[in-house]
Amino acid sequence: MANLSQNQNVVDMKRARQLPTVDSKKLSIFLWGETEWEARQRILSILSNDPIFDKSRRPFLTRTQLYTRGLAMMSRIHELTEQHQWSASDAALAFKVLDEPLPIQLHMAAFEPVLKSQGSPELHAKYAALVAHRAILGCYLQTELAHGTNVAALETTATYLPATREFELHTPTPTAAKWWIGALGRTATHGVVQARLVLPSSRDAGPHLFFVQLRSLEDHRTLPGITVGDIGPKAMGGYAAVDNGFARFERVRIPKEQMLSAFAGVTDEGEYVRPPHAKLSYGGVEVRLSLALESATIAIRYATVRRQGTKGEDGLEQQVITYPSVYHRLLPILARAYVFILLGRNLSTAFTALLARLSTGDTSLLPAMHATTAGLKVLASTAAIADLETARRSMGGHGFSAFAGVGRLYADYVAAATYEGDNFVLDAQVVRAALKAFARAASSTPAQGAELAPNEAYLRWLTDPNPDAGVNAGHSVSTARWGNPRRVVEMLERRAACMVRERAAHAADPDASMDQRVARAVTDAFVAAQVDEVIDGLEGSVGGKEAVVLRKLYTLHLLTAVESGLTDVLSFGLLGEAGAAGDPSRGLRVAIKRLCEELLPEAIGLSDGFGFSDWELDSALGVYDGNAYETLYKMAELEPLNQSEIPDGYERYIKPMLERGQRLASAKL
Ligand SMILES: Cc1cc2nc3c(=O)[nH]c(=O)nc-3n(C[C@H](O)[C@H](O)[C@H](O)COP(=O)(O)OP(=O)(O)OC[C@H]3O[C@@H](n4cnc5c(N)ncnc54)[C@H](O)[C@@H]3O)c2cc1C
Repeated sequence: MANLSQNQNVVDMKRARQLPTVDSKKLSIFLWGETEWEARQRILSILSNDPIFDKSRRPFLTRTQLYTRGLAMMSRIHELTEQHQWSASDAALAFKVLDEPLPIQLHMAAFEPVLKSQGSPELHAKYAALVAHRAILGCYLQTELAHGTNVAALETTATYLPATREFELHTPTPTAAKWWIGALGRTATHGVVQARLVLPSSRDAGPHLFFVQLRSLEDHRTLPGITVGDIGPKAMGGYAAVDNGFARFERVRIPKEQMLSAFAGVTDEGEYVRPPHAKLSYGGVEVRLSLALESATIAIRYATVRRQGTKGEDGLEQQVITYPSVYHRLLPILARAYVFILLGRNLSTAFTALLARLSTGDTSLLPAMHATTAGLKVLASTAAIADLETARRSMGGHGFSAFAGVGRLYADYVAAATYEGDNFVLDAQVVRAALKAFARAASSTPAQGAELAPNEAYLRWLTDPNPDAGVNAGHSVSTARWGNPRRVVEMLERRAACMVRERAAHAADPDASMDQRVARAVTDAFVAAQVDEVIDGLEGSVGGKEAVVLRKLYTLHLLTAVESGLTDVLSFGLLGEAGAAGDPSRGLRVAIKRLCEELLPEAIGLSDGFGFSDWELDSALGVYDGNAYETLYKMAELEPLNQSEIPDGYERYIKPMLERGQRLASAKL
């Protein structure tokens, strides 16, 4: 193969690295924080130099091989944790840096947090250390064959037997089989099972959580009365290394202590003990939070993976990044990725504050956290899924190669729209919370002002005593507003306020897509307010040229958020009417175009700011030095079909077909 190291790709990339005014290292520290950034580098160098984490053979492995490779990696990270005395957050960071769906993630993201937040002190005392050290491996068994979203309709039962102080877990019908459970198929030794609590009085107290051993710790065989299996391959080959499984229980007895009873329980005699706050039984906050962080990480990867070229005016082929139709697609993705990282960090801080309050019995922050995380999960996963596919298509044909690295990310990530709450179902929860806040805001006088949580702050536009600043005052503002992020944030907040008011007015008969649009508007407004704060703080947080460029990048995010909500912005007259001046939204689109033009020379610096190594990206097209074609050749050489010149099927299929054809054509070459 010709030496391509001095090819135009490499030259272009070197040149592109001279254009940005931003210092990518400074951006990395701004995005991740100095402590996490340094920990990332330390862990990255260990993982990327360990053959267990080699990625070169990954595209050619069967599902079973991918599963076994996944087990090897999770076991190795556990060994490394002990060897390097990693903290729990270092170990979690190692899995984040590795960024492959693995069975252990269900232990970390679902099993462990649910046990921690809902297990009794006695259960903790017995199992916390075993769980923390992975002496037992867990999964979370909620979904059944016939029910996922409608948890209240789950069929698995846990009947309390006072005589022996036990629960009897049972799968009463074929459709009650647990299904989709990550790590259940072949890995987990234990699980937390959602089952209907049936009391001796025959009262059905609805779904509750129970801690159950599934497999022997001696030989890993399934325990008596339990039938377990893997549910098979997933769409597009995604999640291959995770053994999503099914399970049936045939009158399996567990001790009374294994009910997760921090907030609900039964007395020895079988009386139900009520939770002090129904929402405390909700165990999904932490799971959903990690998902928002994951979405941000994914969004970053595809934004970084894009290099191609065709002919331009200078005699050389034009770099496709210079086509407006390409950078108008990619720069907003870059902006969203920057926003999602900061949102993830803000959410972590808010979640820590929530846990501190919960530990004192104060549940006041819980409803706002629930609504916020639901909205952000929908926004981040919907945007990331769409952006992954946009990034893949922007790379043309090579984007369809597995070696581009984006198809695999898409296949693994697309299910995020469904798990941890189907996005459409979560939309309805966001709307419900918004309507409650609206009712409170509407019933307070302007003088009193309603007490609004940060995620409801947009509703202040409904009661603003200044009529020029009311919800419908948008048209009085000139199009110069698009250069001022604060005015754009106001626009997004007004849109949310108008839409919630409209939704309340049609409470009994909302239109076809209203809940999706309202939920999006509400979450956009919440995100916009956070972005506004970040922009305000840029001088202090990063300063210099980086602050100037990031202000533009975050403003681009705000403008594209308005653009994607234009139907409603225009419907509510927030941009005024179309008149002699023509399309009232033209100013917005021109502003997006100008910002993209200004940001284009910074694109490589901004994507370098994510700080991903070639090992992490594992993309022929996204290599740091731009040497895409040579890397693509090298990866193609590993293809198993290329290992023998004559394919296995030649004698049996190709040769007879050619000979038959020659006979029929009465000709021989
Ligand atoms: C990769 C993956 C991993 C998973 N891991 C686990 C796991 O470890 N443990 C576990 O317990 N489960 C797991 N699940 C299951 C997952 O939680 C459910 O698939 C999810 O909750 C959606 O439920 P469902 O599949 O029953 O969809 P359904 O509820 O049947 O949804 C079907 C359609 O109906 C719509 N719909 C349903 N109800 C409503 C409603 N009330 N309002 C409006 N629209 C509605 C939905 O929007 C969707 O379009 C996993 C799923 C996947 C894909």
